[in-house]
Amino acid sequence: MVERRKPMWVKDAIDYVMQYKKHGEIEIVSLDDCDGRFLAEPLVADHDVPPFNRSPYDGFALRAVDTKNASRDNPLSLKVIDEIGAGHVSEFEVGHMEAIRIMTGAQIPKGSDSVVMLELVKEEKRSEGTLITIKRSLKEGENISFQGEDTKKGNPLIDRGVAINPGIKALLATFGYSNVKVSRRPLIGIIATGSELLNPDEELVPGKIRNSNGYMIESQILRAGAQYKRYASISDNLDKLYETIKLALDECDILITTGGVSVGDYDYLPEIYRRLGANLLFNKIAMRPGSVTSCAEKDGKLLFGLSGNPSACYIGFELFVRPYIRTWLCSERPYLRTISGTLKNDFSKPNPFSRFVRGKIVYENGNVFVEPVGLDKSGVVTSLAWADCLMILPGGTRGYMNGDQIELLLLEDQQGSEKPWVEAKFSKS
Ligand SMILES: Nc1nc2c(c(=O)[nH]1)N[C@H]1C(S)=C(S)[C@@H](COP(=O)(O)OP(=O)(O)OC[C@H]3O[C@@H](n4cnc5c(N)ncnc54)[C@H](O)[C@@H]3O)O[C@H]1N2
Ligand code: MOO
Repeated sequence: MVERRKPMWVKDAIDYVMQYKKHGEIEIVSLDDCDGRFLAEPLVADHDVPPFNRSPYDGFALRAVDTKNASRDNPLSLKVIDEIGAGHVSEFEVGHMEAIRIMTGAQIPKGSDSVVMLELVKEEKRSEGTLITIKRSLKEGENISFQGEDTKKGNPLIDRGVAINPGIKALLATFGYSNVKVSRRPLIGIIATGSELLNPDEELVPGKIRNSNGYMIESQILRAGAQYKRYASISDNLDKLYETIKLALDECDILITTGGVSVGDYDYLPEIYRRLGANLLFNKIAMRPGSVTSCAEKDGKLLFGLSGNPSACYIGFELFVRPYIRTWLCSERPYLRTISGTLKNDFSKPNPFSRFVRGKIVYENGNVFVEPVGLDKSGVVTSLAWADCLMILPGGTRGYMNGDQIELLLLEDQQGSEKPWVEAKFSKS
């Protein structure tokens, strides 16, 4: 008699996983290698930006007070006493009726308090020196980028646990980080199981398919911010699988298997959890696809048993493994973010369990719509390539119609959410 498993709510399963959450150690990487890594400490401005008053234009630095009466009818002439480009500082102080030719980015010279743009003055080179003529007055502070106007020394800028994007990399460079403290990425072992699996470079033969899950999970791991170690796929052989899992558990921080978690004759994962003496957290979840997603804990390390069915495997990773990884990386927003969208087609299947349907977001006149992509079966692989969200159809509902508002989990969003999606909230009344 095959065991009957009691399904657990998605949110409860996430909580079980998160009981074992930990933060990774800190490691130091060079600025060159920090893209996509997660900051291990907050980024605080250690000096004002810009660090000095500077000119935002090519022009002339002068004293606003001297231009008080300048107008079209009363042009004013100033003597140019120096010229400076960005990176240079003038030794001169701008005095009464004087100006310094200044290029964008150069430090505002002493004595001056405003800048007039090159295009607005007439320049005349004479034997006694260069003169400029201005036909308008300037205000004190006009056309100056002030020290600290971007940010002041001591301002907190980025929290710990945020992924380094191009803007953050610019800040790291601004504040002189040639090395950056980041969270060590967890090493995740991947074992694909099943006697039907071929490598991508092998010819198809009857009864066999190529292992797509292994590669898909690797890509999901990288997108989540972790690193992986690939173990050879294992045919349905209990002893060999057990030995490989034991080895991978020694070598890695987290382990993911795909396939062999259901109740079939060759589904060995339940037996392996028993042999390992692992603590089973769950082996059935009230969701589709991915109801067979399992998780066990051994000596503080988590073993995620994802389904062999590609869509179920993919969704199991995004809902349970991703937040665990992101928390390891100290993210305060480890969960997939949701937005609301309007369903574009009828989806008439009843949902005894919460259903996560692969969807594509479409924007029309500034509104968010979503359409299901591909076949809604857990064994399909093609829809995963087209999906950019998972439409959440909460359990206990009778199907959804074109025009219904639903919640969407964003798959490609880097920002994330502090809290997981909560099932009860979205039950359709
Ligand atoms: N009697 C029952 N049968 C099944 C149940 C059940 O409750 N009672 N659950 C079904 C559900 S739901 C799912 S999901 C699958 C899960 O099965 P497993 O996770 O044990 O996976 P396998 O049986 O090994 O494989 C399922 C399917 O996926 C293909 N596969 C496996 N690995 C890969 C891979 N690396 N790349 C691509 N495709 C892969 C495999 O060939 C099978 O077609 O069980 C149902 N059965
Ligand atoms: O775990 Mo199965 O994919 O729910 O369909």
